[in-house]
This record gives sequence, C-alpha cells and structure tokens, in this order.
Amino acid sequence: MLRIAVPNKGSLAEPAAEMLREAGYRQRRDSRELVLPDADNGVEFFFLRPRDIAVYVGTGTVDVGITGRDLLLDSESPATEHLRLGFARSTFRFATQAGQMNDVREVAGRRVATSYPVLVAAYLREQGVVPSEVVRLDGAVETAIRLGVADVIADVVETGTTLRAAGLDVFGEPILKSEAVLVRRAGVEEPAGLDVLTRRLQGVLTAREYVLMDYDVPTEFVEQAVAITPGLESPTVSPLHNRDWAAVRAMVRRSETNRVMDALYEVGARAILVTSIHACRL
Ligand SMILES: Nc1ncnc2c1ncn2[C@@H]1O[C@H](COP(=O)(O)OP(=O)(O)OP(=O)(O)O)[C@@H](O)[C@H]1O
Ligand SMILES: O=P(O)(O)OC[C@H]1O[C@H](OP(=O)(O)OP(=O)(O)O)[C@H](O)[C@@H]1O
Ligand SMILES: [Mg+2]
Repeated sequence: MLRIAVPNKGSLAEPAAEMLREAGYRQRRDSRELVLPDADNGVEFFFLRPRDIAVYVGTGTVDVGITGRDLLLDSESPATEHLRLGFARSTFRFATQAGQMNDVREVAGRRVATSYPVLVAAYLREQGVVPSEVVRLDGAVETAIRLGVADVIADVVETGTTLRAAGLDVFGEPILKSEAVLVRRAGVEEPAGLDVLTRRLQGVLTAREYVLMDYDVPTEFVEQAVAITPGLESPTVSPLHNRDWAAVRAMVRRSETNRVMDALYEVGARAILVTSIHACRL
C-alpha cells in the first residue's frame, strides 16, 4: 500500500482532496478522519498538517505527500519534489511599510518576521545580507510591523490583498515561486505504486490544462489548419461524407482556445467545437 500524506487544513487541503478525487481516489467525508484506506486503489491516506508533511516523507514514515514548495524548503527535510501540482500558486516576498525599502540589501541589520525562518535565513545568506534577527511567527505575519516586533516581513503573497490591507508593499526580487507539489523521500528508490499515482495526477493536470477541439475544414486547407492545432502527437484527420471536407480533432491548451478558434476560422474551418477532457492518460 502506498502511504500518501494529504494536508488536513489550510489553503492546500481542499484543492488537494479535489485533485485526488478527480484522480479516482476515495476522499474523506468528515474532516476529523485522520487515516483513510483506499484498498481498491492500493493506497492509504494520512491527513497531516501541511508543514509536517515533508518531515514525515523525509523520515520514510509515509511514502509521498502533498505540500507547498515553500514548506518543503523550510523543513530542511530530506524530501524532494516529484511532481508539480499546479494549485496554491504564490510568491514568497519581502515587504515593509509602503515606500520604505527598495532592495534586499536594506534588510541588513533589521528584524525580519516570518513563518518560514529557514527559507528566509538561507536566502539572506545567499545574498550576503545579515539581518539583526529573524523572528519566527505562526501566521498573521503582516501585523508584526505595526506591533513593533519587526521592521520587515517575508511572507506568502497571492493577490496582495493582505499586504495592502496592512499598508505594506513588497520590495526586492521574489524569494521564491511556490505551488503545491508531490514530494517523496530523497535518495531512495521510488516506492512501489508511485508510478500509478503519478500517471493519475498527470492525467488530472492534462485534463485541466487542455481541451479537445473538433472542426471541419475544406481538404485543401487541412495542412494550414493542422499547423494551428498540431495536438500533442499529431491530430486525427478523418474524411467526411462530402469528400471536399475533412474533420479534425486535436488537443489544445485551454488558455489558447479562443485565439486558436479565431485562427482556424480564418483559414476556413467551420463547426469548431470545444469539449472539456474529463480524464486522460497520455
Ligand atoms: N493565499 C494563498 N494563496 C496560495 N497559496 C497559499 C496562500 N496562503 C498559503 N498558501 C500556501 O499554503 C501553504 C501553507 O499552508 P498552511 O496550511 O500552513 O497555511 P495556510 O494555508 O496559510 O493555512 P492557515 O493559515 O489556516 O494555517 C504554503 O505552501 C503556502 O504557499
Ligand atoms: O496575497 P493574498 O491573496 O492576500 O494571500 C496571502 C495571504 O494568505 C495567507 O494568509 P492566511 O489567510 O492563511 O493567514 P495567516 O497569515 O494567518 O496564515 C498568507 O500567509 C498571506 O498572508
Ligand atoms: Mg496562513
């Protein structure tokens, strides 16, 4: 049985459960359940705090886990990124009172509050900047400056709403770009069953990222049309009853759907249909 750690709370919990559900696994109905066997799929889920997941994976107590890249790096655990999962995207940044600082070098001699002290200390070391102190807080880091605990904060930024509400502005380069990742123990062989989990999750990622596009096009323009929709390997081209026309089917990036439809229409394609992909194995 592959033992999989899943975040029990916080921003990662719901999207992680949703992704596993889409990949065909059982998910818990009650948020108080801590362990959930899924014998039909040969896996067992352990619901753990997101910050602890890399630690469990690093010691080998569980085989793999879903956590954030920022949490993985801050844990210093011997766990490694196996697959990017594309949700809970954020940047990790320095911020201070609006208009006060422009460069990471200004952090020298200042107090920095963060929930990610290892990550911040490592970054400052790399930049050759020595702060006076790195203050570790559990959350609500944005308030630390107003309360006089720190001069600068380093925190997760998604929309920037929380920073703005606290009258703070980011400065310097982003310390890190984070997203949810599947992690496994570093330096050991892949656990049995991880290949199946990986293919299933990749299937969900592809189904989310691509759509299926069908259209009819006069045979004389097929080459021009398939150049616009080359698909992943090669598009399917089928004859129509009217021999002057062909039907084409290809996968297209969801984000490019309308641009591609416009381009196809221009070369003479008609009856252009877009369908969501429910599941796939590439
Ligand atoms: N607003 C956000 N947008 C995207 N990702 C976020 C956001 N807030 C936190 N994360 C990500 O979630 C992970 C942290 O999860 P964790 O559960 O510890 O904190 P949280 O989501 O802030 O939950 P809580 O504050 O309720 O404890 C990190 O990988 C972080 O990058
Ligand atoms: O850029 P935004 O879209 O505003 O999102 C970023 C905020 O979201 C998270 O906070 P959360 O609500 O989890 O509170 P916390 O600080 O107590 O963890 C994170 O720690 C930031 O504060
Ligand atoms: Mg939080």
